Amino acid sequence: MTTKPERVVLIGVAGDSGCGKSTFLRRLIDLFGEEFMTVICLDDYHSLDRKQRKETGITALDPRANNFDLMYEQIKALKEGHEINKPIYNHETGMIDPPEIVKPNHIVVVEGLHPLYDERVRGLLDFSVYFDISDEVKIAWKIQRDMAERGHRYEDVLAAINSRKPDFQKYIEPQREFADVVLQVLPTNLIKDDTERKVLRVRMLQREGKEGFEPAYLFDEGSTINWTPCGRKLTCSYPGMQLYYGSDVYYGRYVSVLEVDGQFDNLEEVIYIETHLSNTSTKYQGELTQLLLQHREYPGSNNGTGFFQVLTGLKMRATYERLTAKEAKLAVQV
Ligand SMILES: Nc1ncnc2c1ncn2[C@@H]1O[C@H](COP(=O)(O)OP(=O)(O)OP(=O)(O)O)[C@@H](O)[C@H]1O
Ligand SMILES: O=C(CO)[C@H](O)[C@H](O)COP(=O)(O)O
Repeated sequence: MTTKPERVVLIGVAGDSGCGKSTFLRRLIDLFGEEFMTVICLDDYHSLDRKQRKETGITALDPRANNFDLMYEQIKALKEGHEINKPIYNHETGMIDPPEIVKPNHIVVVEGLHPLYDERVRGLLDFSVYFDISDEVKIAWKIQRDMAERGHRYEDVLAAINSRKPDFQKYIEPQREFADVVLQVLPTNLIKDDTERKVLRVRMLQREGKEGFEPAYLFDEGSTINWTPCGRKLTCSYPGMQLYYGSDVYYGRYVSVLEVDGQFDNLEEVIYIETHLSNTSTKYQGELTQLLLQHREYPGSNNGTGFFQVLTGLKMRATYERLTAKEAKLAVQV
């Protein structure tokens, strides 16, 4: 960490394992810089180690396997500018290692299975995102990663996903109600009965009415737009690309919805889409495209997952700048 922060801004990143959280965190580093940002993985608050979970039949997704009191106390302390002695969950051994000291930083990101589960922790967050990956896509990603990179068998990957499902639905998924942004990743509507899951339909649900958060919109705020951008300015091969903007009610609250279905053939041309969006929280026109281009190798850079991850990051940066400016103003007034 560089200098002691006047105001720690706390960001929550929620979702199941293998849903793209690490990729998103790498994109956040582009916006905040490594020095300015500290990531706390909430797996470190598992209170039952792997052996204990196996013996009791309690999964890591179950709140009984996690110490929410300690999570709350330590995240609150960090937000108040104090260092903490954070436990470490060791994924290699499945055991809980001796704790480590974590100092407060300008941005503290709490990521993992439960950042929005406990209402006390939730209340501390300044901005949050939930990664909502549909079963079809989750299975395709997990199978691709675990088979290619970890040598697992197809049946084992599927069995692992299915065994987590009841607790996922009980304890993880309900948190999406509380997120400021929900990124939904769904099968495409552009290919009938698609089973490949290469082309994706991605929706960014942005909470309305949160102080300081101005949802991005396409063309005209408050309207409903279906846009096919393919043509002279955007190259689209089969099956093309479709954008949507409109409003919806999500868990009883208004949200602005942006949707991208399809994939970009030429990443440089994303600027064409960017120029038709407003409230992107960019510092100059083309910044969103530039950020995407910076890591074209990241998974999802050529479709709505990468595009909306960058846009969500920009919203987090805007939150940081707003909160720290307010703090600086207060300091001057005192
Ligand atoms: N947008 C995407 N498009 C295609 N595949 C993706 C995308 N995002 C993630 N994946 C796949 O899922 C894998 C996991 O992604 P990532 O490591 O970002 O997720 P995670 O939520 O941090 O997972 P974990 O908690 O298990 O570490 C990637 O290696 C990749 O195979
Ligand atoms: O859902 C998870 C979050 O990453 C893990 O499954 C959980 O943390 C348990 O880890 P492990 O399987 O290494 O014991």
